[in-house]
Amino acid sequence: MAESNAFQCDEFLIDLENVSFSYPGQGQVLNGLNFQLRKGERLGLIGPNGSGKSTFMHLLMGLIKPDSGSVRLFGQPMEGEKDFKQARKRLGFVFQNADDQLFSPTVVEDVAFGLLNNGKTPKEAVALSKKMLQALDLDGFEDRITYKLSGGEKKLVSLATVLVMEPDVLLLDEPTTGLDEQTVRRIVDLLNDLDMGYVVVSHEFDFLAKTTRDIFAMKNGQIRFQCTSDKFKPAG
Ligand SMILES: Nc1ncnc2c1ncn2[C@@H]1O[C@H](COP(=O)(O)OP(=O)(O)OP(=O)(O)O)[C@@H](O)[C@H]1O
Repeated sequence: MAESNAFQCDEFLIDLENVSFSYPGQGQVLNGLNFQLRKGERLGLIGPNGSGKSTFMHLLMGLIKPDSGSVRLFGQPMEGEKDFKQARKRLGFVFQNADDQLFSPTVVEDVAFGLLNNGKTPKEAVALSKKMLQALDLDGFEDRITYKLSGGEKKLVSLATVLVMEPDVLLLDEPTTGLDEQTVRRIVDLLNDLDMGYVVVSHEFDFLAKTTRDIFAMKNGQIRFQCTSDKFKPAG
């Protein structure tokens, strides 16, 4: 991430300048926030409950709009829903709560949904979905009823629905909440093996240290550099 600059740089996949946001009737959550992500960068974001981390993620996805400041994604200014619609095709967002992500009756239908929407044939979509589930050690989960999965299983299926789309940038909001140690290790390995950039929000400093190079903190509505990890060892 670079310091806020006076000119636009196409090298940034994400570029937020002086962004402020408040929910109706509430105090300011984001207050002159600056944030940049370059191609391939892996950044972590930590901060107290209620400090605005999810709000920041929702703003990147265009689910809420800033009161002031600018959002540029993949070099394009986000001026309305039309712009975000295009940008969302390149962003893979894993919600904090898996129930916000999953909506199909079975696991394979959930994972294949985006692929089918993007024009893959049912045969291709199912084959790619099965491959992705295998990569997450979820072989045999294809026909499981999504809403009956455990919290951790739902988290992994959420990740599968996003990764299968091969986004340019991943946005992960608390990906390890409710997961056991073994599953967290699996996610650490998986993220380190990916060749895409990402932003991970987490309360687990050790998880961020293992999956991201630089860690930032959300404080007083702004994102500030905290430290560079010495545990981060991506496979690539
Ligand atoms: N839809 C909403 N309407 C009104 N206020 C909201 C809404 N969503 C979040 N807030 C408030 O905005 C503030 C920031 O919330 P946010 O969820 O972004 O924090 P967070 O850093 O992600 O917290 P946590 O670590 O607990 O997940 C909190 O005070 C929260 O109560």
